[in-house]
Amino acid sequence: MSRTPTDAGLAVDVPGSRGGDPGGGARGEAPGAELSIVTSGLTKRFGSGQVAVDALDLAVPSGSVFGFLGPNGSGKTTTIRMLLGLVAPTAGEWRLLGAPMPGGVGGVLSRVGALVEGPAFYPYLSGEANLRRYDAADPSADPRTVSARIGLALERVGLAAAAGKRYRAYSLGMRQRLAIAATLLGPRELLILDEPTNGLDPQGTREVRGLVKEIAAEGTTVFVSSHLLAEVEQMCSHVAVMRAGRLVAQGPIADLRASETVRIRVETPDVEEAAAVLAGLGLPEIRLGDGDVSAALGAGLPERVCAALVTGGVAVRGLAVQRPTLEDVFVGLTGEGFDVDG
Ligand SMILES: Nc1ncnc2c1ncn2[C@@H]1O[C@H](COP(=O)(O)OP(=O)(O)OP(=O)(O)O)[C@@H](O)[C@H]1O
Repeated sequence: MSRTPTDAGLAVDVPGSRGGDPGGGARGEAPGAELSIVTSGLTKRFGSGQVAVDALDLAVPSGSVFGFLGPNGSGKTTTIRMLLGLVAPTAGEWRLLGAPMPGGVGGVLSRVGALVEGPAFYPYLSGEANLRRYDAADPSADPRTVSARIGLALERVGLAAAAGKRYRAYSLGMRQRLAIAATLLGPRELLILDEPTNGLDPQGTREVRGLVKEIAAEGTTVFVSSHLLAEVEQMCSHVAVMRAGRLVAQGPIADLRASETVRIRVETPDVEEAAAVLAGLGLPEIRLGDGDVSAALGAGLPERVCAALVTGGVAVRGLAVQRPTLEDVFVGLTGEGFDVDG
């Protein structure tokens, strides 16, 4: 991990991705780890003068489920469109699957599945018939293998049994799974999904989340954008956070979490006494609340704290170890909350 200054002058952990060796391993990853996506100084300034993406250095390790997180308007879609060659960057370089882009696009795009704007499906056709039409529109697809490829894609997204059902009878989750199946009509090493759970109900969201995990478990690197912190936390191994076009932090979620302190919280009517016991154990950052006390646990053992409280005659109504959430990490990094609605 390298320390990179942010807008606010804070130093945050960013795995190495600056210039130099865009095809090589990222600092903070296992030595020799490959990068499926790497960008260096990627920038997009629109004609209006708006800088949608500002000098972005991304490093997406192969095999990761990489959450690209940021509020609405923070530059996620513009980044994805640049990665796929749908919009030209104003500055910067990038590689997909090791190939420098946009020159290498021809050799690489067949190994990359992407869901940016959802494909328009015909409501009166079945899921399978829709995929057939979709595949026919792809000049690189082999029509001789179409049935097998569609069968495999439908199976992968769990729609094999509903293949003959009309699209209009699909639930929201099934529709999104079909859109993902359309990205899986060939073997993909990298899947890029722009807000795949947008507009889905909780059931559909769960379905897509489960599907992303399954696809990743089969060895495909998944780069998925989202404006929902909790969703990224549940689905991803790595995360990059965008705010107003700039990268705020990136790295393995576990490493980001480890940068925040685990705390222990005691619910008790004996607040002062409990605080004294925690201080006696050498726990720092003691905070007294109304009916509770908390402290940084560090490497301390919760069972020791519990025993000391009881021995000290403190009436313990509840004891909880508070592990930092991703949100805690971002509050710690940026000094502000993450507004999920942008
Ligand atoms: N074609 C365009 N012309 C001018 N400005 C644009 C254009 N496309 C995007 N923008 C602006 O660039 C910024 C980033 O937009 P972008 O769509 O990349 O963000 P996002 O993080 O994907 O947001 P959302 O979650 O809402 O899709 C926004 O301020 C947006 O208004």
